[in-house]
Amino acid sequence: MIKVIDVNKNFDQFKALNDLNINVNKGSIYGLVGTNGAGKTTIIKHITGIIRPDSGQITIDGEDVFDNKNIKQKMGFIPDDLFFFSTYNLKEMSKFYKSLYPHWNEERYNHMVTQFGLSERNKLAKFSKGMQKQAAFVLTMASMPEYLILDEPIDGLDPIVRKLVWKYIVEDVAEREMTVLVSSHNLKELEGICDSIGIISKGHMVMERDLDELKSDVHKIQIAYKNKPKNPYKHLNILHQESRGTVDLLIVKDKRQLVEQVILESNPVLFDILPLSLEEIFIYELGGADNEIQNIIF
Ligand SMILES: Nc1ncnc2c1ncn2[C@@H]1O[C@H](COP(=O)(O)OP(=O)(O)OP(=O)(O)O)[C@@H](O)[C@H]1O
Repeated sequence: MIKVIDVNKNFDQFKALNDLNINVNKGSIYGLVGTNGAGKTTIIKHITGIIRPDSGQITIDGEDVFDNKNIKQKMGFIPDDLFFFSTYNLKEMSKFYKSLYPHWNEERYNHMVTQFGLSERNKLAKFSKGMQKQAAFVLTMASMPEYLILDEPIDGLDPIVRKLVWKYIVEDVAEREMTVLVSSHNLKELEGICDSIGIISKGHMVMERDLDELKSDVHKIQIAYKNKPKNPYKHLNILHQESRGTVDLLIVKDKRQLVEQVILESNPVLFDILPLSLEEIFIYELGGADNEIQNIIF
């Protein structure tokens, strides 16, 4: 489990992280979402043990992460700005990774190099940005990390490669309980992949949620009556309500069973539960969210 507890970080007078808390469960995929400058890279550099917080604590499996060799051996990290030795090709880089990671899997490495169609002979510095990302992914996944930390991993990757990358990640989470933290500007990109989402703004956690729980608790419904009763929705927790002609559209935060029971008892002539996107859930849950949050979500 990754735990970030009340972490603060200042760069001179600028507060980059502000009492930040993050909880990533073992064997889960956690999406960290925020606009440019929200603090995603800064907290990732803390979690990967590269920088030390001014105050607060960051632990993985209960151990403090800063400069911790034991944790580094269990961790795969793909930063936004990749680094390879300038004269190395993929083969030489793989030997370097092999020397660092005790669970290096040569068979997987060879399979992935072929599958991604990467040259082992050309210098990595001459690869395109997307190919460098692919190379970093192959090297990281062949290291068989217990913890995988990805900073904007799919920027610059084409849709087919993206799909392949997510497939490897999801399989490793299911098969060997790998734990993943992935940052992105784009909530949509993470929908359908993450188990939990944390939204950060100005270095602070605005909202951290388990997605299954969130999706089972928030519903979009449309209702119409022939004779509308007085206050038919008074027993529901309504996040948003609007009327389109005679049809009421509601966003309700309650268990589905309760919603169905309350609405059916009021004898509507129309009652539908509609699909709700992750963006809609977040925006309605956040209620009076400011512009920065709206930018993250839409
Ligand atoms: N070493 C540094 N010195 C001074 N300021 C820094 C440093 N590192 C980060 N910052 C500032 O901290 C804030 C958070 O930066 P960070 O890179 O963590 O944001 P981010 O959420 O990753 O943004 P992006 O999505 O654009 O990559 C920014 O205002 C940035 O300018």
